[in-house]
Amino acid sequence: MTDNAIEISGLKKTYAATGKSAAKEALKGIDLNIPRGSVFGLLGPNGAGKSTLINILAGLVVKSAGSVKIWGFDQDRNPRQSRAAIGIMPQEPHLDPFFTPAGSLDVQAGLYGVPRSQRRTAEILELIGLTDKANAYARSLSGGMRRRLLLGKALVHSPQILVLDEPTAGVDIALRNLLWQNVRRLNDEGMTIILTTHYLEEAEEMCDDIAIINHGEVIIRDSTANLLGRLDSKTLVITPAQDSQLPDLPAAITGKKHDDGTLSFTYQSGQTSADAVLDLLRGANITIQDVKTREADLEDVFLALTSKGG
Ligand SMILES: Nc1ncnc2c1ncn2[C@@H]1O[C@H](COP(=O)(O)OP(=O)(O)OP(=O)(O)O)[C@@H](O)[C@H]1O
Repeated sequence: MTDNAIEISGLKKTYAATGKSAAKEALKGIDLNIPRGSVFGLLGPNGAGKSTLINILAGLVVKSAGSVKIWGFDQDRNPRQSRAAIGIMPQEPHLDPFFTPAGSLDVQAGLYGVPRSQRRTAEILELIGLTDKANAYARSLSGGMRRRLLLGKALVHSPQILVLDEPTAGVDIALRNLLWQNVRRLNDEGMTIILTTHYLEEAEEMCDDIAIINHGEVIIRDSTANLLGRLDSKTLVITPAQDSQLPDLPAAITGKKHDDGTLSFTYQSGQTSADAVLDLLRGANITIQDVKTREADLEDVFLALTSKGG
């Protein structure tokens, strides 16, 4: 018996070429273990491969190579058991407009072979705050209610693992809070939670462990606490008085010249300082018209991590 909810090894996915586009290697050999009982964050910029990974876990995309074990069950050898162990809340609400929330949950439970006597429709409706909408048509539900229904659908077969794909993209604060309350409660009850998000702050708040994926590879996987220590980076954005190139930079500073002519410099605050960056610029005879600081965003973090070899 393993302590991991998910064990992924050597996972590759290449989407075949189509008429217009070349073949795309979306996952380049992912090795990743996700511990049971954790809230695990899967982060990465657009196109990094997160949805591909999640869709493989969900059985919606067929992998090209590698192995995936879900709750100890190999996806190829034990497809039924591995599928039963995981529930997925997808990004986009694709709901049948003719079903009511109660009806949708019932159909979903049927798809997973949950016997009628074991269905938890009322309990799930309560959890997602849709008890009073149980018999309303899905087309009359607000966007937020549809999202909640998607969460409910992911839970009908009582999976050990719940995957949330960008659950808070474009949702309001009230729904975000409700979703996180639900997630915390489910995790307290023992469910392993995997979520993808673009928001570092959200990952910081919710996740015990984080993996960052970029260009189809895991570039770092660590506890949130360790990672945030590493990501303690700051960025100075300089507007030079004249068009200027990046000066030579020490390893501790990552620089980028932007299309608008500004130069940005990202560094770990423990390793160097704004003063050191300004000294470098003066040394390179760059006259500074304006300086701004900003919190590092995910892109800076990737730059900093990848340029150091991650
Ligand atoms: N069905 C497909 N056919 C061809 N290429 C695809 C397909 N789905 C995804 N890709 C490509 O694979 C790469 C990874 O995409 P994926 O959707 O997994 O990334 P992502 O990290 O989930 O991004 P996002 O945050 O935008 O959802 C991208 O280059 C994307 O264009």
